[in-house]
Amino acid sequence: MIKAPNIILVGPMGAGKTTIGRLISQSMGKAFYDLDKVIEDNAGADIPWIFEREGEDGFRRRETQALAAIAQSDTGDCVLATGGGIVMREENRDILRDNALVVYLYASVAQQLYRTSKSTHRPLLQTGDPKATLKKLFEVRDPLYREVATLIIETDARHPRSVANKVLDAIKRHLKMESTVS
Ligand SMILES: Nc1ncnc2c1ncn2[C@@H]1O[C@H](COP(=O)(O)OP(=O)(O)OP(=O)(O)O)[C@@H](O)[C@H]1O
Ligand SMILES: O=C(O)C1=C[C@@H](O)[C@@H](O)[C@H](O)C1
Ligand SMILES: [Mg+2]
Repeated sequence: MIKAPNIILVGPMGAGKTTIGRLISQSMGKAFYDLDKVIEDNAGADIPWIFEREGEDGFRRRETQALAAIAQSDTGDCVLATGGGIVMREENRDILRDNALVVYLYASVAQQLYRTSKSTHRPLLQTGDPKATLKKLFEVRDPLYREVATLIIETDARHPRSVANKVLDAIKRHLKMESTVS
């Protein structure tokens, strides 16, 4: 097993945070959490229901609570996949930077659109023009993902297993480099 701090995956909808997070948690022998799922379990309701009843603000409050509870209480033995909007609050960006090795899974807008097209579980994409929405979100969020990221991994045109291996290699290299400078 690789020794490492908590690994937190960030990136846009469809980048593969849930898919890749699960794969790397298995390889690292760490527990896996999906923040969207944790929020749903805590609320006893799904994300579309939370957006409908409490608005995006209500969802964001729940998201910050869930992030803080996991990132600040867990002792380096989990992989956490976040939702695409986790970087919108400054408070969240501080928690991410201070408590984890953060991996930004990069995907182009075209890939985001393709990978999210089969699901209706993302309320922000239930619009007439999901491509324009993804583009607008990406313009705002890409610099914020970069701001919190320890590592940036490109996911376009790569099979999930190959992305997971790339993430694992990058984490190993990073931790090795850190141990030689400290
Ligand atoms: N590298 C990849 N190549 C091809 N398909 C992928 C890849 N990564 C993920 N997928 C597929 O894309 C879809 C979305 O992936 P996933 O749910 O893991 O994204 P996410 O980043 O967790 O999105 P969200 O922010 O909405 O939770 C899934 O159907 C998944 O199988
Ligand atoms: O990009 C976003 O803002 C979101 C992404 C999803 O993972 C969910 O967290 C929710 O649908 C909001
Ligand atoms: Mg996800």
